Amino acid sequence: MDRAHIARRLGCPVVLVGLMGAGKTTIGRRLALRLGWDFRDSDHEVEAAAGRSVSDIFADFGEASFRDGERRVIGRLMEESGSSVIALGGGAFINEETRALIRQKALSVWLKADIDTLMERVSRRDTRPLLQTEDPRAVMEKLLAERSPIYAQADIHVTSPGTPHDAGVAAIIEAMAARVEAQGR
Ligand SMILES: Nc1ncnc2c1ncn2[C@@H]1O[C@H](COP(=O)(O)OP(=O)(O)OP(=O)(O)O)[C@@H](O)[C@H]1O
Ligand SMILES: O=C(O)C1=C[C@@H](O)[C@@H](O)[C@H](O)C1
Ligand SMILES: [Mg+2]
Repeated sequence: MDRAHIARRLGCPVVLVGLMGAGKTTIGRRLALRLGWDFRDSDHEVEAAAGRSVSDIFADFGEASFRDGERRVIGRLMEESGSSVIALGGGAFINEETRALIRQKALSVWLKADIDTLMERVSRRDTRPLLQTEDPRAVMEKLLAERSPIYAQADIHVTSPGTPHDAGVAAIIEAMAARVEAQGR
């Protein structure tokens, strides 16, 4: 089945979930390019709406305010988005209301990676407020343990490989094709 066929037949947005550093933004952008679809990122949408960075929203208004903005932005994206790839912030799928909406309106993909890979990737930037602590690895281990059973509710699970990025994109397209075939479309 070719990409154009899969893209036409799926008929709903693809939403990427998973921990910080899983590659949702990076892989999501490339996946959208390959499918010829729009790309949206919930972190970027919240930043645009607030006129400040995720770090500044946490610092100025607190995490609860960020979570509220995130929930509202995703509600809007789910209304607007036809054929699009949407990368979520790492904590967005944990919200029950958001999760129910995504499960109803989109194909969700859990991008998985092991703790060493995640740590290596997130250590390159200091833009993630939850990791600005003495022991970011302990925070990530805790989040991985707490959140994995929830991310596991996503429709498709894809291990986000080391390199190249395109292997991650190909794995998602393959999983999308399997889903389209299973739907008999
Ligand atoms: N194979 C790969 N797949 C995905 N990302 C990779 C890969 N190799 C390296 N990276 C790098 O990992 C970093 C983190 O990726 P990215 O920002 O896409 O994660 P994220 O899941 O969107 O995280 P967050 O939840 O914080 O938004 C980026 O710098 C990206 O280039
Ligand atoms: O995993 C999380 O809770 C977060 C992930 C990032 O994408 C941002 O949404 C923010 O830094 C919080
Ligand atoms: Mg991201």
